[in-house]
Order: sequence, then structure tokens, then C-alpha cells
Amino acid sequence: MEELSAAEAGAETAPGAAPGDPDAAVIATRALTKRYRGGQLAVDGLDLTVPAGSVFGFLGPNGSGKTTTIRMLMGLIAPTSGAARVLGRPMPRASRTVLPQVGALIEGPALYGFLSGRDNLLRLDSADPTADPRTRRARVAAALDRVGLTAAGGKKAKAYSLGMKQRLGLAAALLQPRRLLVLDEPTNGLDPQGMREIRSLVRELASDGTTVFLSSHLLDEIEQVCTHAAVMAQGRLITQGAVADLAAGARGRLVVTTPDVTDAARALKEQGVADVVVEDGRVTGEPPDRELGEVNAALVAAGVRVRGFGVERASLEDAFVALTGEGFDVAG
Ligand SMILES: Nc1ncnc2c1ncn2[C@@H]1O[C@H](COP(=O)(O)OP(=O)(O)OP(=O)(O)O)[C@@H](O)[C@H]1O
Repeated sequence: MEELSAAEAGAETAPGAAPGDPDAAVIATRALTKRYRGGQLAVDGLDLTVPAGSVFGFLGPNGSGKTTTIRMLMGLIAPTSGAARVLGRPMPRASRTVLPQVGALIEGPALYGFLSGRDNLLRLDSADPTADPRTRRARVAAALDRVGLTAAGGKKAKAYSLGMKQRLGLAAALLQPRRLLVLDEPTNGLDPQGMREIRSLVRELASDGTTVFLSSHLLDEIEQVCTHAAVMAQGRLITQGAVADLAAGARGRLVVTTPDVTDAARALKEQGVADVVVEDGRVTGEPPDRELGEVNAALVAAGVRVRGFGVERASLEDAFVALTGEGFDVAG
């Protein structure tokens, strides 16, 4: 496998690097490619850079190659070609030194239903040869507390809701201090309350400096919790960067709030506004190149009662549509 040079991979993450450098890459891949035996090209020439300290959203419709990428990053499968570095070390070669510093939640946590949440964690901790048995109970108690499961710690895991199981999985990933957390679709299958809990937990974990890499097929989830994102479609990287910059790359929508939607739509079209859409109590369209004050004045002159007028910030979805020319189709 071809290796990245230290500079390309973010040399700052190598041993001896200045800690806390926001530009340092915790994950860096170059031309990472996976073709499965059946011939399916699941990941195609991926160049990914995950800055230290970021909450990095790995976004893409189902089947776009997210899980395959994560499995390569974690050394679970070998790439067909290309290279991946995690915490500055090549994967899968450096798995033994890298993986103890990475907490992963991939394809649901492996739990024993007949054991309590606490006993599951005790069992996992005792399977870790580096974990000191004398501090085991305290470590498990701290991990349960971290994910808000102290009260439910004595309950059998099979009685846990899906959200509680995910939280227990996160607690397992947090038994040891981690530099990186890798979470594959952590809110998949959860109800809205469970999703909120996991999202706030992710924010909390990130606030103490842990880099979090999470995959999701939910655009709004990425916008809510992530500082950075990469967007995948059909195995290829569409774009990556700070979430604010990604959305800013797309133009926002002109939004007019008014009870007179029909008149407003007509006046906007006359003013050169394209893609005019009438909704309940508001009309939206592509902002025209001309002075927006003139557009507003034209609306008023046409007798439209304008209650709100402005350009709404573009969402990540707008950016995705602008980049691919397609809607963000969750079903892939
Ligand atoms: N073991 C495998 N053998 C052959 N093809 C596979 C295998 N695993 C995944 N694929 C195919 O590779 C492509 C990418 O799948 P992958 O699971 O990485 O996507 P994903 O973005 O994680 O989607 P999902 O959210 O559904 O898991 C898909 O077309 C999938 O059918």
C-alpha cells in the first residue's frame, strides 16, 4: 500500500507534534479505494482530511461508501489501493498502536442482554489487557455517568431502549481516554428523543477536545452537531470543509412572508426572480442579481403586504443540490 508523506498526512499529528493544533489531521486518506470482490466500487479515490478537535460529519445517502470507509480507517478491511492515516500512523499497519486511542461504535454495540449495563462494561474493561483492575469499578462508574446511565446501570441490557443501548455502546468506547471517537450512524433507528440525547452527548464529548468522526445520512443532523463535514455520493467525495463554508458555497433563497402570495409571486417573477415557489404564507425564489431593495419596493408598489423580506442562509442540502445537481436522496 502506498503511504502518505508525513506532510500530506498532517505531520503535526506525528509523535512530538504540538498538541491542540487545529489544523492537524487526525484522519487523512489519499486516493483511498475499495472494490469488493463482487466488483462493486464502494469507495473511489477518497482524499479525506479530518482536523483535530473537529466534530466531523461523514455524510452521504445509503450505499455511498461511508461504512466501507470507516471499516478501512479502523483496519477492519484492507483498501484495494490508496492510503489511510489515523492519528498520524498508517492503517491498517499501525492498528495495534492506533486502535487503543480510538473509541469506535460501528454497527451497534456488542452487548450481552442478560448482563446489566454495568456488568457489560465491567466485562469489556476486563477484556482490555491495559486496563488496571484496581480502578475498574471507578472507571465503569465514570463511563456510565458520562452517558447518563448511572441510574439504569443495574438493569439488564436487554431491557434497555435502543437509545440506551447506543449510550451504553458509547460508554464502552469511553472506558479509556480517547483521542478520536468513530461513530457509524450513531442515531440510526432512534426516536427523536434518543437522537437528541446522542447528539447532545456528542457535543459534550467534543467540548473536551476529543475529535469525533460520525457518519450520517441525515443532513440536518450534520448541520446541528458538526463543525466540519465531508459529503459522499456513490463512493466519491463531493466536497469537504467547515460546515459553515460548505453551506455558504451555495446561494441562499429569497424569502417573502406575506398573506398575498399570488400577487407576490407575480411581482417577483416580473423582477427577474427565478424558481419562484409559493408556500403557505410565503413565497421563495432564487435571489436576483439586482438590488434587493428595488425588489422589495416593487412588491410594495404591487400592493403586496410584505411582512418579512430577506435571504435565508443556504443549508447543507442546498449545497449538496448545487454540487451534484440532484436532491439529497436518503434512499440512495
Ligand atoms: N461486503 C460487501 N461486499 C460487496 N459489496 C458491498 C459490501 N459492503 C458494502 N457493499 C456495497 O458497497 C457500496 C457502499 O456500501 P457502504 O455500506 O459502504 O455504504 P454506506 O454509505 O455506509 O451505506 P449505509 O448507510 O447503507 O451503510 C454499496 O453499494 C454496498 O452495496
